[in-house]
Amino acid sequence: MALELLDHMDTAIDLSDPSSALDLANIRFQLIRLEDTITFHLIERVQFPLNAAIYDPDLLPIPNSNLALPPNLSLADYMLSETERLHSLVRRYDAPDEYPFFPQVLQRPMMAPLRYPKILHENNVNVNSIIKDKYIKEILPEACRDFGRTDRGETKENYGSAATCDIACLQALSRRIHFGKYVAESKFRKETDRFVALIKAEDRTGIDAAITDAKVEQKVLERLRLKAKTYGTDPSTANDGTDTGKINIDAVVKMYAQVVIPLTKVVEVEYLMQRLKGTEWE
Ligand SMILES: O=C(O)C(=O)C[C@]1(C(=O)O)C=C[C@@H](O)C=C1
Repeated sequence: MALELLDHMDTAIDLSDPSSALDLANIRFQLIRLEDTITFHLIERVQFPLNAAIYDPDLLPIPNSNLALPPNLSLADYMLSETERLHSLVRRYDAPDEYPFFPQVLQRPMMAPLRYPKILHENNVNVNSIIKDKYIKEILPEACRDFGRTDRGETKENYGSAATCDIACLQALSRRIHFGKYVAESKFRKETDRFVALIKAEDRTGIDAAITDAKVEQKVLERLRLKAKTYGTDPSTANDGTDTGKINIDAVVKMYAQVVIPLTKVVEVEYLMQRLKGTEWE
């Protein structure tokens, strides 16, 4: 099991077992399960206003004493980096499916290391800075828009509560998107000759086409719409016409169509670009 202390004990995929971790059906099951996690976390986040100040150290500077980071941090970055520092102590970032947003603050775990078998090829793909940027600039404004959740100059800001929800959203998005590495490894093993030729030719467009399955993507988006509608509706008022929903359904679908799926594909392509290093095919 990838991470004992946190919340994904119910996953079907076993990252310590190569045949489970590289079975595309298992990987897709995991991706589907993460849709629930991401949708629920975003529902929690949009209870609060956008609170743009928590992402801007000029508007709300947080004094920071960690020398690995700039002296003034946004509240969101401060909380995320401190959370990662704490979680690193209990081995979160030893797990092969966990990627930090602030690798420079990680500490040596205080527990003995767990031995994960090496399933993925050596690589340094980490798109968390892009995920965070798109989350703040695209996903959140869209999810909070038209939802009575834009900033209203209230005194009751809920800055800390909103930033706590952001951490949960960002970590789930990161985990989902970096699962692309397992998808890519699985596809590489299935069609090795085809991928070796594309990688050698540095044909990123060709690799992107080879890993794309338009029908699966369509299904993902349809399922997301259904989940956002279902999870965002209070079952006790679902049929009396008063329920306005807890989340902007289009924003959830758009998040997947414009950010989650495209970035998963970037991870797949960039992972494959490094796949031949140190192998017989290099
Ligand atoms: O399921 C796959 O085969 C994936 O590569 C994952 C994914 C996705 O992000 O959902 C990405 C690319 C494919 O076109 C289909 C779906």
